[in-house]
Amino acid sequence: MSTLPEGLDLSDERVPKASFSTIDFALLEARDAAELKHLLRACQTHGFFYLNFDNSESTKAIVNEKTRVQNFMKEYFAQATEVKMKDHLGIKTKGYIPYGTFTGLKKGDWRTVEHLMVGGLAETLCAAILTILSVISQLFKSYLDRCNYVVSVMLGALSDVLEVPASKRFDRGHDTSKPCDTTLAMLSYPLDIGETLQEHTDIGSMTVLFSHEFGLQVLAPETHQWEFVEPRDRHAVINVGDALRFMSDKQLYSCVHRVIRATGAYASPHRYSLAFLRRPEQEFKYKDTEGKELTAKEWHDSKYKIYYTPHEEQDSRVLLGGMERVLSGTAHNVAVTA
Ligand SMILES: O=C(O)CCC(=O)C(=O)O
Ligand SMILES: [Fe+2]
Repeated sequence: MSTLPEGLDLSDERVPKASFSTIDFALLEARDAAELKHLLRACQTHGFFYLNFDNSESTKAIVNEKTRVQNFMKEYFAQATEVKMKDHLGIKTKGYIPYGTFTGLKKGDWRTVEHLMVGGLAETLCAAILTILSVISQLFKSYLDRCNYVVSVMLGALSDVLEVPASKRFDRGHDTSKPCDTTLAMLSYPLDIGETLQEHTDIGSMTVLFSHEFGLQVLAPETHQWEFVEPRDRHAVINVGDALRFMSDKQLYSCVHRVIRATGAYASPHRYSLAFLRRPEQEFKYKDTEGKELTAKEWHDSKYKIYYTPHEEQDSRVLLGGMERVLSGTAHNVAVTA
C-alpha cells in the first residue's frame, strides 16, 4: 500500500513521527468553540490525536490510574504461562489470550502479542480475571468509568460541533447499562517473541490508548507512508474507529494503524500498551462501508474472525473498515487537508 524510499527501514528512527494535534480535554468539557473545531479537524484529517487531561479537575487522575494499571500489567504478564492460562476462557475476546492467536504483521506470522482483555463495562468488569485481587478491581472500575466518560464527552462534542440532529448523534447507542463489546485490552509485546500487530482499523467508536514505548505506526493519509506515533507519558492517544466513521456517514476518519517492533534509537526490550476500546451497544445498528445495515455485534464478531483468519483468506474490507479504498483514492471522501 505504501512505497518507501530505497533503503529506509520501516522500524527505526528515520521513519517520520506523525504530527498529531494535542486537544485539551477540559476545553472539550467546557464546549470551548475553538477547541471543538480543533477536535473536529483532527477527526476529519488524521483520525488520531493526543488528549491532555492536566486541566480537567474531573479527569486528570486518569494519568495516575493508567500508570497503576500499567504496573499491574507488567506484573501480570511476567507470570508463568501456566498461571496466565488460568484466565484463558477459551474465547478470543475476553480474559487472557496467548501468543499465536491473532495474525501478525508478516504473512504467515502468528507469534505476535499476548493480551489480557477485560470485557464489558464496570458492572461486568473482572468477571474474566480470576487471578487479581479486589483492590485491583476497584482500580479497573475507576479507570474504565473514567475512559467511558472521556469517550462520551468526545462523542457529544463532535455531535455538537457538527450540529448532528438528535436522531443521529454519535453518543446514541452508548448506554452503559446495555450489553456491549467495549473492552480494556492490555497488550504485551516482548522483544524475543516479536512485536507485530497487523494493520487494521479499530472496530468501535473511539479508542483511548496509553503506551510508553515506540511501536505504534499510522498510515499517514496525506502521504500513504507509515509514521510512528510518539509515545507521551501524560497524554492519551485517541483514535476514531469504524463505528464512529460509519455513524458520521464517513465524515470522520478511521486511520489504518499497526504495531511494529521498533529498532535503532526507538528500540525497547518490552512494549506494553493499554487500549480502552469503546464500542456501541451490541444491538445498535449502522451502515457499514458497503452501505449494508448491521449491528455493532455483527461488525465486532466479523472483524475478530478476520484477526484469527490466515492472511491469505482475510477480507481486507472488514480488516480495514473500508479505509483501503479511501487510502487508494477510490472512495469519494478522502480527507487529507491539514
Ligand atoms: O499496542 C498498540 O499501541 C495498539 C493496539 C491496537 O491497535 C489495538 O488494540 O487495536
Ligand atoms: Fe487498533
